Amino acid sequence: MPVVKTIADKCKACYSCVRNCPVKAIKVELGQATVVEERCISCGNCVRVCSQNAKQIVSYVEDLPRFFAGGETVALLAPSFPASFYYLEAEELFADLKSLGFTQVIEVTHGIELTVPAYREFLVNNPDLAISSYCPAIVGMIERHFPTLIPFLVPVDSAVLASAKYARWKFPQAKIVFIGPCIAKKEEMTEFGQGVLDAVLTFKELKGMLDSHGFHRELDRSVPQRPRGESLPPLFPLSGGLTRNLDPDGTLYREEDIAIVDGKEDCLEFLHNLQDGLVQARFIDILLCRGCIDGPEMDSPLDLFSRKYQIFKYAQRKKRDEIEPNPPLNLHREFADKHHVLKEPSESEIKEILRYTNKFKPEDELNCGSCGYDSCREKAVAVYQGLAEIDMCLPYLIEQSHGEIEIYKERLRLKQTYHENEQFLIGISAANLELRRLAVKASRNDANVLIQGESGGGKEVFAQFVHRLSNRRDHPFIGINCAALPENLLESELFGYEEGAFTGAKKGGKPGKFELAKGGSILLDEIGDMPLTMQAKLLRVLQEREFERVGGTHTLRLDARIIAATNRELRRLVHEGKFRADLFYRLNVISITMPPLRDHKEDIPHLVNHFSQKMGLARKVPPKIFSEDTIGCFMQYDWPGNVRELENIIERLHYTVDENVIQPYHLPPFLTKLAKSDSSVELKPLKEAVQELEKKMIAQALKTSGNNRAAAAQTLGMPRATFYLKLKEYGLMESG
Ligand SMILES: Nc1ncnc2c1ncn2[C@@H]1O[C@H](COP(=O)(O)OP(=O)(O)OP(=O)(O)O)[C@@H](O)[C@H]1O
Repeated sequence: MPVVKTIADKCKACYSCVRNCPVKAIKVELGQATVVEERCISCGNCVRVCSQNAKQIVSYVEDLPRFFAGGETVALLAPSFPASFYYLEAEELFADLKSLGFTQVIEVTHGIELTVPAYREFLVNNPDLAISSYCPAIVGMIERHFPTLIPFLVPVDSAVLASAKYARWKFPQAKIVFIGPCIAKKEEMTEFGQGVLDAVLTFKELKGMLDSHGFHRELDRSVPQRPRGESLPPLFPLSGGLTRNLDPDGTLYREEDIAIVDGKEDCLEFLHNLQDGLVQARFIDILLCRGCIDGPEMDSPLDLFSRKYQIFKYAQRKKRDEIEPNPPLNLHREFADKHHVLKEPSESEIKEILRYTNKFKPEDELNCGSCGYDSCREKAVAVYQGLAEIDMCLPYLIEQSHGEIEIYKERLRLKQTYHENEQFLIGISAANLELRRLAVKASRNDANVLIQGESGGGKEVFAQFVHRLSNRRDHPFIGINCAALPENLLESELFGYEEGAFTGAKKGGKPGKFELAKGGSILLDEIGDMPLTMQAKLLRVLQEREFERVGGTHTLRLDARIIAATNRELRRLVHEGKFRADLFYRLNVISITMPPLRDHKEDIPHLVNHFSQKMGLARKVPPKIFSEDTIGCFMQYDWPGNVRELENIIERLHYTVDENVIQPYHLPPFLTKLAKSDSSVELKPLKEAVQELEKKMIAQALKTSGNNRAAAAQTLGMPRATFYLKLKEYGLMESG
């Protein structure tokens, strides 16, 4: 059973547990961070940092009334208790424990006295390297993450286990309960304490019990004034305390042979170095917290120094524990290799995962740590290993929602609400950013907009974007394709008609698009294909902002923003007499030119990701990942059908490819041909090929240097004299 559990739905995916877990034993799935038991060392850091209390530790509190009712119950009190119960005298705490129901209180200092001789004996016989094994989180860390160091762990029980064995020997029928600041002791109990320990309570849990019995509720727990000038004897629950107990006179080791290590970052770095043979020390006194007085469940408002002081103060007046001579205890223990190997991704797999969150170049890797991992690469590895979700990336999510943010900002300005299913301009190119800027500008007024650009380039997307940004957004956006309908039909579609207006006219008539778009926007698509007579009628409507239904006499007001779009060059059509100049000027108040995709290819990877995710959502399958080489093929192609063509390809690949990663060999030949033609070269005599290349490079150097021969020669790293000779040889004198 895991010591730490996640309470579903309390987790708000802030990733602070991921960030603070020293061994990356947190898995994020569907936005919930849970503990991975095989990797967890029960250090309790995730419990400590979770502001939502979504991490819960296993508790034995409910077992205690049963223990108390059943007979003898021994409390084993961790030596750090004076730093947590600083507001009580030790005897007061012991008395309260007895009032609660404990029949005996044994301090774990007993276990220290018991284990120190066994430790010393081991150290004398193993002088090369020994790692202290008192801290259960460190034992867990070495067993699970540094298995090569297992042979160096001192195979002697911890002070808690030793005192539990002692208590069991003295009170064979009793229930034995350890009380301390440590969560990992709960794990130690199940792994090493079977049969000797019955429960582990934390100081925090004990305080809860005491409070619920009304013992300490009224006590002042504010920080006490610290008296000064005491002499400070060494003690165990402090960092380095073990060493001072084991070797007070320096008879076992020289000072430089001992490494005292504490705190999760230092421990991790140290163990890595030790594993890599970079450390010279012979005895390692190591604790995952900064001393046990820093344990996750200390529940003490005192700073570390003040906690230390409380320990020293108690140590000065505490008498040595009276231990029965030679208790028959076996304090030996064995450690096991619990290393759970996770598969490592290859370099190209890491790159593919990075690309998914728009990290195409090293500069794109911000290493901001918002996902809980120190670097984007570490996070990519975690994604590969199933520990992290691919979109746990704040900069990526911000980028994704760029369009939405602009809308929100605009909405905030206009105090308007948000519409679902809005479509945005995807892309980060300068061209795309400019389009967004223009859309925001256009949305702030009602002027007519003319959007020109090649087919499939996003004219309608832009028109919708403007509409949704504008304060007409709560009214309809109506589009009509002016090229798709014959003239008379187009007229009745736009203006509507009255009953009996023409043969086949519907009973009761029909409203036209101008009416339907009331309060909203109307997109006149393919306006360049509108017949001239229809253009005249439209012009009247735009000028007078009024119209009548076909066959009607009643005048209606035009209350719609007009957006026109075309893939034809309207100015040329005006010259050719195919489009009315006056209508052109009426429409062309705000003029937008959508760039063809070949002119903003840097948006391709973003569009690919967007369409792949859109497809994944629509099909309820994971989105496909497009390999770097595949994106490379997309970048080489000129996309005559623009974004629509790209979207169609992505859609087709989603349906036709079973693999998760789309590779170039999945692509249709017209996309791979170009890539191939770049890498395969025409075979010809080498000398000739070299000369060709030389000539090309010289011509280019001249061009980029503005025909400055000296600069061009320098760029190519060629002596000037040789450069002149080459100019002559290749007939480039006149251009130089
Ligand atoms: N910047 C973009 N972001 C997201 N999707 C886009 C973008 N540009 C185009 N698309 C998508 O490409 C397809 C074609 O876009 P759209 O219909 O707006 O092009 P168009 O220029 O109006 O084409 P046509 O001239 O043929 O009417 C649509 O499916 C649209 O969703």
